[in-house]
Amino acid sequence: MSERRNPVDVLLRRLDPEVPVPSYGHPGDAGLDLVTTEAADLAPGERAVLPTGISLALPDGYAAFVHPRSGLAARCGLALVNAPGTVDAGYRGEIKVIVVNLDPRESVRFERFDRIAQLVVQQVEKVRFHEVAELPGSARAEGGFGSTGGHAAVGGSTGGNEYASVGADREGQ
Ligand SMILES: O=c1ccn([C@H]2C[C@H](O)[C@@H](COP(=O)(O)OP(=O)(O)OP(=O)(O)O)O2)c(=O)[nH]1
Ligand SMILES: [Mg+2]
Repeated sequence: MSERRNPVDVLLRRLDPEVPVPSYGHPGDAGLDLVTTEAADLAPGERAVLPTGISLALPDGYAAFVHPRSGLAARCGLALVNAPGTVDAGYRGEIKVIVVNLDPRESVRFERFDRIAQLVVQQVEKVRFHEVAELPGSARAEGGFGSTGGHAAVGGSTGGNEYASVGADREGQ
């Protein structure tokens, strides 16, 4: 069994005196639930920047990422426009969540203190670039953007086929 690491200490400021301190739903969860401090009603296709009532001072070498909640995505079609949102260690402003209602028909209503997203705190590396004329070879080389097959069906013209479908990938199985 791997050793359990101690939690990272993070300074938190409540900008709304009543907002709950974000917490993990279960031991072992990666995300801390974030709430909105403002009620909101999003029509189909509408987006909003919702306040969470908290600001942080993350230690240098860390960042926090604002991730969607799968329940809201599955039930309401709620997405984050910039998922995952990046909260820099030096950011001291209010953490905000940029939501969009992707449901084509139904509105999404949030009440004050509804949980709208989750925050994942992670260590992040800093890089130093070394510019070269040629990069070392690799198995993938420049293949990408679907080079291994397995694409979901999408509408539109794909060079004579009406749909590009996952079937193309199944043929090889
Ligand atoms: O979902 C998000 C994304 C960002 N932020 C805050 C924290 C982050 O440190 C800051 C800047 O975010 P980002 O770098 O993604 O935005 P930008 O458009 O590049 O703005 P800037 O020029 O301020 O970096 O905004 C949030 O509160 N929520
Ligand atoms: Mg930026």
